[in-house]
Amino acid sequence: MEMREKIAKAQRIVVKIGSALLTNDGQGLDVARIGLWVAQIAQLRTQGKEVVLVSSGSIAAGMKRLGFSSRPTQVNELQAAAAVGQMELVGVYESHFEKHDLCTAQILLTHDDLSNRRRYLNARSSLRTLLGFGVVPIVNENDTVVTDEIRFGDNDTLGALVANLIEADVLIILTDQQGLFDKNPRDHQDATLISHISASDDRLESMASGGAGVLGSGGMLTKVRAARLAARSGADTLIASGREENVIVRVASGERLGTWLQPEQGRVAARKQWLAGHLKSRGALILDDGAVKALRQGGTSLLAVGVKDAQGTFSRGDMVICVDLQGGLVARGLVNYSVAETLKLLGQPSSNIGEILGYKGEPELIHRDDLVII
Ligand SMILES: Nc1ncnc2c1ncn2[C@@H]1O[C@H](COP(=O)(O)OP(=O)(O)O)[C@@H](O)[C@H]1O
Ligand SMILES: N[C@@H](CCC(=O)OP(=O)(O)O)C(=O)O
Repeated sequence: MEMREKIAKAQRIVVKIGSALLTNDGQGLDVARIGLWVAQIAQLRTQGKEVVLVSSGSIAAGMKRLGFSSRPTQVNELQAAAAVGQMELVGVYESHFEKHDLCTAQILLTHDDLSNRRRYLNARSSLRTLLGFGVVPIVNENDTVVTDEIRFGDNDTLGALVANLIEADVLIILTDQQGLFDKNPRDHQDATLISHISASDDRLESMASGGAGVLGSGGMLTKVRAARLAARSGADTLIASGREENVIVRVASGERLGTWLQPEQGRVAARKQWLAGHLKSRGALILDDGAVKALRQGGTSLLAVGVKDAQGTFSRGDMVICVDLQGGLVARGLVNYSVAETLKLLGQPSSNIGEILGYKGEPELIHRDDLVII
């Protein structure tokens, strides 16, 4: 059997479970099945892998509680259903995870949270901290505060953005089909499963354009687009059937199940391209020789203790350049503190940050994940 070595090595995994799977044909949440996925995620945790779960299902669960026989169309009713259903959804997860001695956390995100740089960094910092504590974060869209214009709408996109946010190795999208077929298997009996394809393959859109199921909102189109988005931070995407026995563990162990959508480039190259192409530099940090050496030798974050001066008008989350004492370019990165804060921190050890600023933020000025050495 062909194994997918790269997938088997993944340490950080985002698992997205869609509405079509989570419900018993629209009749509330499939609690027993959720228990099976939770047991599989618990197994991944025992293998030392970090898992973030992106789960839909709040609207479907709330619909049942509020007595809707079909999905409401009015935004306020959808929001009410989501608010009611989200309680039940996280309750079901919490009680299942508890049986495996695992702690969960609820994270509700909106578009704004991920497009505003400051909030993006805050969301990322929270998720990283939770993962560090061994918690399984459960993410959904904050449906009660979003309107149509600013909705992700489908959780495939949200899953991909979360994969970007935490720099996951793999995004596993579970759905009600075996994977991506060359055409919609609901309408075409001769549709064939695609086992492996590049996430940037031009044929993906036309293969996936067959629409969604009754409960789902995105269909395959949002899944292949999500794979493309995930590929921007170098993550591999797998689309597989949530009804397949032990699917999460098997897919994560590299077994050839479902569809594997592979990024063109690895994580470091993807991050470099993203930092190089998409952001304008807002300022500069002038590093002492020790800091330059530490960065060049690789693997370290930039600490304030090695920074001599800061110039420009940058805020938290902005891109800055790092230069040596002669003005030579050393690195680019996303800075954790504003220019005013950075100026107060120059030459200081990280342990003094709390006292100087009045709050304890990140210990580094630029985290190594946000740094590209030139
Ligand atoms: N090429 C394709 N391969 C597989 N499924 C497809 C394809 N094109 C459209 N679909 C449809 O996408 C549906 C899954 O998407 P969706 O209903 O949004 O589920 P989810 O809630 O899991 O996101 C499938 O049930 C299938 O009908
Ligand atoms: N946030 C919504 C999920 C939206 C949705 O159905 O997404 P998807 O499962 O990708 O089709 C909910 O919890 O009901």
